[in-house]
Amino acid sequence: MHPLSPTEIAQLPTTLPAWQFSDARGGLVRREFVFADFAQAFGFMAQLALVAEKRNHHPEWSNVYNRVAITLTTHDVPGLSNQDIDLAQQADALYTALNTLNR
Ligand SMILES: C[C@H](O)[C@H](O)[C@H]1CNC2=NC(N)=NC(=O)C2=N1
Repeated sequence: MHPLSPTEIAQLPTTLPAWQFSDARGGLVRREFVFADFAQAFGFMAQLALVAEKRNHHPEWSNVYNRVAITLTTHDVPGLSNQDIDLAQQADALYTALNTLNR
């Protein structure tokens, strides 16, 4: 695990275009995922939970019906590390895969 360098922070909008960075240092990264219904949303959470546990890096998240809001940060840094980037990219990939399956 390594803290993001200033260059990596500057590149965040390119690295994670669908995510929002809530402070100037890029300390928290957030995205809301929208699904067809609750079953799709909860299926996504179940799969991402297994990825998170395997990585020992866990999302802060909330779910309301078909929406899942995820916030990522790294406690030890504090701020963002490559672990946050990796988990965010896995969430994006999982979301794309589920949407492709359900099309
Ligand atoms: C002790 C243990 O390594 C930690 O508390 C892990 C667990 N999951 C975690 N998840 C996230 N998102 N950030 C962390 O810093 C973190 N730390």
